[in-house]
Amino acid sequence: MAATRRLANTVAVITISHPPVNALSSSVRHALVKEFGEASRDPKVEAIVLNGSGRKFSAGADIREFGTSAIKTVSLEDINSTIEASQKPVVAAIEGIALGGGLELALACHYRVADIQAKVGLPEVLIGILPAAGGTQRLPRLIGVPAALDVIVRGRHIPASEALKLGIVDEVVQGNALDAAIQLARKVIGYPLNKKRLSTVRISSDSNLEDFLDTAVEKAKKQFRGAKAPLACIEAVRASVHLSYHQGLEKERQLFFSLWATGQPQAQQYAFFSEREAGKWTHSSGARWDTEEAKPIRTAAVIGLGTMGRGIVISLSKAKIPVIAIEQDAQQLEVGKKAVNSLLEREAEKLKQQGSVPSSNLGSVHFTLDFGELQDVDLVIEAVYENMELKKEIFRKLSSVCKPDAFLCTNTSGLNVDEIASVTHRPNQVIGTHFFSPANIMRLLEVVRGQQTSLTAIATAMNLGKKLGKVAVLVGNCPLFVGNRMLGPYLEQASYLLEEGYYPEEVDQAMEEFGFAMGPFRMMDLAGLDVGWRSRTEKGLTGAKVPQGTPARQRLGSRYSPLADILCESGRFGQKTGRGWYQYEKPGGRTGKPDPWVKDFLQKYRKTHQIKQQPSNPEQIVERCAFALANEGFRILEDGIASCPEDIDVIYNNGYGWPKYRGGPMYYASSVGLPKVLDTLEKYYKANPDVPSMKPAFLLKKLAALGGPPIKEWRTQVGKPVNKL
Ligand SMILES: CCCCCCCCCCCCCC(=O)CC(=O)SCCNC(=O)CCNC(=O)[C@H](O)C(C)(C)COP(=O)(O)OP(=O)(O)OC[C@H]1O[C@@H](n2cnc3c(N)ncnc32)[C@H](O)[C@@H]1OP(=O)(O)O
Ligand SMILES: NC(=O)C1=CN([C@@H]2O[C@H](COP(=O)(O)OP(=O)(O)OC[C@H]3O[C@@H](n4cnc5c(N)ncnc54)[C@H](O)[C@@H]3O)[C@@H](O)[C@H]2O)C=CC1
Repeated sequence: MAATRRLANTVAVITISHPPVNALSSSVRHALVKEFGEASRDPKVEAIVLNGSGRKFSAGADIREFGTSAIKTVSLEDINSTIEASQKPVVAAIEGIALGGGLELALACHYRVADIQAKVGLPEVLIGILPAAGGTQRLPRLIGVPAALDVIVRGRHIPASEALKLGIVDEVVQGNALDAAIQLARKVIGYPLNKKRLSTVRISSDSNLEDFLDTAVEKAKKQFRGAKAPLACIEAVRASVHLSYHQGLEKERQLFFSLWATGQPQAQQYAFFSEREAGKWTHSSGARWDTEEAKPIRTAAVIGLGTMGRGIVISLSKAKIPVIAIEQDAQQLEVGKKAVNSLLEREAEKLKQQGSVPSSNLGSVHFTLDFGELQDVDLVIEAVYENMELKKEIFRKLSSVCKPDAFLCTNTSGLNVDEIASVTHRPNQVIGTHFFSPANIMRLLEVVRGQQTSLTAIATAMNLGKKLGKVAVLVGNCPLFVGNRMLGPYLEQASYLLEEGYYPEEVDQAMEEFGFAMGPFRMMDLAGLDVGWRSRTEKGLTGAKVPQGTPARQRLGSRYSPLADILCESGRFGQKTGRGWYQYEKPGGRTGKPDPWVKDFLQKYRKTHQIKQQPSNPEQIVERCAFALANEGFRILEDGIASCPEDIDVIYNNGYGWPKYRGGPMYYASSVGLPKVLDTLEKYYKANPDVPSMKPAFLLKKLAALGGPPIKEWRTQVGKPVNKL
């Protein structure tokens, strides 16, 4: 049954029942029409309460129905109009969530009661669409245009206490929202309903409101770089100011269809479901997320309180896990402690503003230099410098001091997890947990399975990721894992583009217009150029270990760009030194300007090496960089390092600033068409046989030969995730 009805004296309670989130599928909508119609006609019923089963009101439209004929049967807005027009008062009892179409349904009711834990919102923008069941017309009529615009354009989930302040709900209760809604329904029987019908409210417009909307458009263009849904949301809200409710609805509908035609909703909805799929990991042994049990993590420790360790401590503390934080000496401990405490104060302040008590919502943090204190922790995350010998020293110590069943995790960004595990007495308990910077903010967690990592360790790390509010993706162990490995060919192309005549700001602009949060050169400046330089020096690609007579632009027979090395040799490490690919206002400055030094340096370099210049063409920049990423993605699939293309896309969407409205690099390749990607790479590689990273991957060729099947069918060609390296 998609909806049920019972009678509580003279109040009919209609309950949406479609687990797990009460999505408003076609069958739910049909059932709502039936139950609501019967309740309206029943003379014993004087008021109606609408709620959801399983203590969840509704997560909105059934996203899986978009693009199918099911969405066209019984429109949600028709149901909303019928509810609003009811002569009997209708009260929404909101428990858990009322999101998207769920909130739109609640807005059509005459009253809304929420429990204190509930969250409401119109998150459609996050899946590439706009609230299209009257939400963009009713919400501004209820809470005003500025507040409604913020809710709709940001798509955030609003806690009940804030929803009450905004006026989205009429009442928030500590206890049972359904009982409170039934009580309210009884109380308001016979009250006039006209003012409660939001579609009848008029919004008065003035020039300030117009300016406000114009400014919102400009801001959204900058903030959401190329995403169409936020702009459509603003246009729909603008319609609520100028048009009648019914004309506004029509505008909302038109905007929905024009968004659909851009392809962005499909990409964002793919990204939404891919994130959910990532949690459903599988192992080559046949074990899966639902066959293996995770161990509970009651206490944890973090070793190293630098950039990453600090954020990891905060993440654990926010998940209410008590943490022991360790540093190498008293001075570093003091610096780390100060940084952690200041971040914790910020978190406590946020919690206070939401009406929560910080001490019961944040795990305690204990700072120490003594590894001996780790004997009882359930899990340790190491975040010391990226140095194999140091990491081995730490893991030897951990192996001897921690209890035998404690999990030992490394936050290495690309070192061999098996080598680290090899120095312990429990390689099965060792696993990579690769957080992204800043670790308390970034949603991505790469969980790296070593050869000997146990299934329990995998289940536990994946579960911990979820508990920390991250999207955890299980990957195999290879140099740099998935995300960073793909960066190699991408940054290589970016560098070659500079050699061939472009400037950092031109490459960055092209990639940012494509939708990246940050172009490659801005990203390198932010991360620090010295990190890659140190690694290239260790590998003998630059510095004293390079054999005499090696051509400047060649290593091991392949093309090599020494540009970044030369910058580092000049002390240009990026933001931290105030100079890198850009110049900054001061060391540590954030605002980069094109640097005449870089321009001059590049011109001299091109002349010295007599490099043929390319005609300017931003499309070529995007193609070369994006296809280089995707090609490496195909290799990663071939190697069994990622289980499926969706996982790679989740990594890029959540860790590397890839525009979600393009789905991810693999989805992008699929939407461009694999034959075209293959053709472009083939031409490039033929002209540049000294750039092996652009040699088309075998899997790409295989899929292109099949005509480029839809991405969900690639898995059958990829096979089991067995690490073949
Ligand atoms: C050609 C075009 C068609 C023509 C159309 C004609 C006219 C257009 C009219 C359109 C009317 C549109 C009405 C509307 O306003 C649109 C919407 O309401 S869109 C939906 C908005 N809602 C959301 O975006 C919420 C998305 N969900 C979430 O944020 C989270 O899932 C949630 C907070 C609800 C729960 O989180 P959590 O507890 O962490 O669980 P999971 O995320 O793992 O989810 C559990 C399970 O549920 C699935 N699911 C969640 N939400 C939906 C949903 N809205 N529809 C379908 N399925 C949903 C999720 O995928 C998980 O299932 P798996 O099987 O594990 O994937
Ligand atoms: N910075 C970044 O963006 C990312 C870094 N990583 C990885 O995370 C790890 C840490 O990197 P960062 O935090 O950037 O380094 P960092 O240099 O900022 O911090 C490292 C910390 O480890 C401490 N430390 C060193 N030896 C120690 C010891 N014996 N005992 C206890 N503490 C010790 C140092 O005092 C320092 O505070 C590295 O493996 C790095 O590759 C992973 C993802 C992103």
